[in-house]
Amino acid sequence: MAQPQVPVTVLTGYLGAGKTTLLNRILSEQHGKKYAVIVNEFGELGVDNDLVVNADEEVFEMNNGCICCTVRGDLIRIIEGLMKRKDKFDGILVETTGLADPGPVAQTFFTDDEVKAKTRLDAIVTVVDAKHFLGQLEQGDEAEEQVAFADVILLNKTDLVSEDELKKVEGKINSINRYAHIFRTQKSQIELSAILDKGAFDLKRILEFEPDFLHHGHDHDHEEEVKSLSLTADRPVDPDRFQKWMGALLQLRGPDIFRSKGILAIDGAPRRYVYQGVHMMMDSDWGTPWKEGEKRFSKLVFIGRNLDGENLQRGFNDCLK
Ligand SMILES: Nc1nc2c(ncn2[C@@H]2O[C@H](COP(=O)(O)OP(=O)(O)OP(=O)(O)O)[C@@H](O)[C@H]2O)c(=O)[nH]1
Repeated sequence: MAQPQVPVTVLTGYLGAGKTTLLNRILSEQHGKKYAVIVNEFGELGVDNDLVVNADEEVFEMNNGCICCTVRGDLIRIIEGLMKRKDKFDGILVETTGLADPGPVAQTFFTDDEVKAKTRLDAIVTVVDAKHFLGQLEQGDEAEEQVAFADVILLNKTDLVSEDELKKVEGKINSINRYAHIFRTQKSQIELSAILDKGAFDLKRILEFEPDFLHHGHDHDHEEEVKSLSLTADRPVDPDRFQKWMGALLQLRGPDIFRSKGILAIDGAPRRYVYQGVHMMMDSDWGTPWKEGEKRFSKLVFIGRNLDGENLQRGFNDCLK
């Protein structure tokens, strides 16, 4: 008897929109299902892996590059590996980087024979940052592609904008994709039945706006100037100095620093300190505890334009004890 195909949900959305928040919500819910999670980050140093909740799920990390280019082979390899295992999964969740075009990711599920036989693309779920979306459309093609490919859209961060602004963003989304179901959300809060096991991915619709979907190679452009920069430190971070430095930095450079995030080791603190920034907005919280005897170190990642590595390194060093 043929094995049923495992449903794959692709979570996409621009940098900082709320994808990891959504992923953690899915993994924390008592659904009794077993998911394999594949995350992919832009930049050489992964932080998301540490931010995904400590669930039973295994997290496979694909780093170093954009999911739609260099690591597509990785995606195929991981999925094929998963399918060979004895323990079976109820579903696979793929969280793409905020700078990925979901097209080539979706393509993988139709063009690779083994992947095609064992899995089915269930839905592309796109998280939209209500506050930053209109600006993101100016920054490159990615935000628009992510909405164009969506089967379900979470219009997230509704707490940060007015009703009028929300309507404007919804209007823009509708003009890009009039088929996707839009849910307004805060902190990516949504009924899981609205996004999982939907059977929503519609190849016919995709072929309407991208007739070459099943054939074309890699023909999209990336914003050349957008780079990622990672800093690490062995010495503990002084949280007050860090907040002050980052606050001032983002005030000044926020338009160019699309995303900043870090896992920091604070002197004497039993838990990781998780720092998150999206343009000028900052947030921080305590994360998972350090293990007994674990080497504590901090990592900080910036994604944006015109990043001045030396200056950022100097600023970060000044925050160390
Ligand atoms: N105010 C507000 N903040 C939110 C909301 N949803 C998520 N955030 C915050 O936005 C920041 C980014 O959220 P993530 O879930 O890490 O975003 P992401 O899309 O995974 O980011 P990348 O992996 O960098 O692309 C975090 O500080 C979240 O707490 C929301 O509805 N309202």
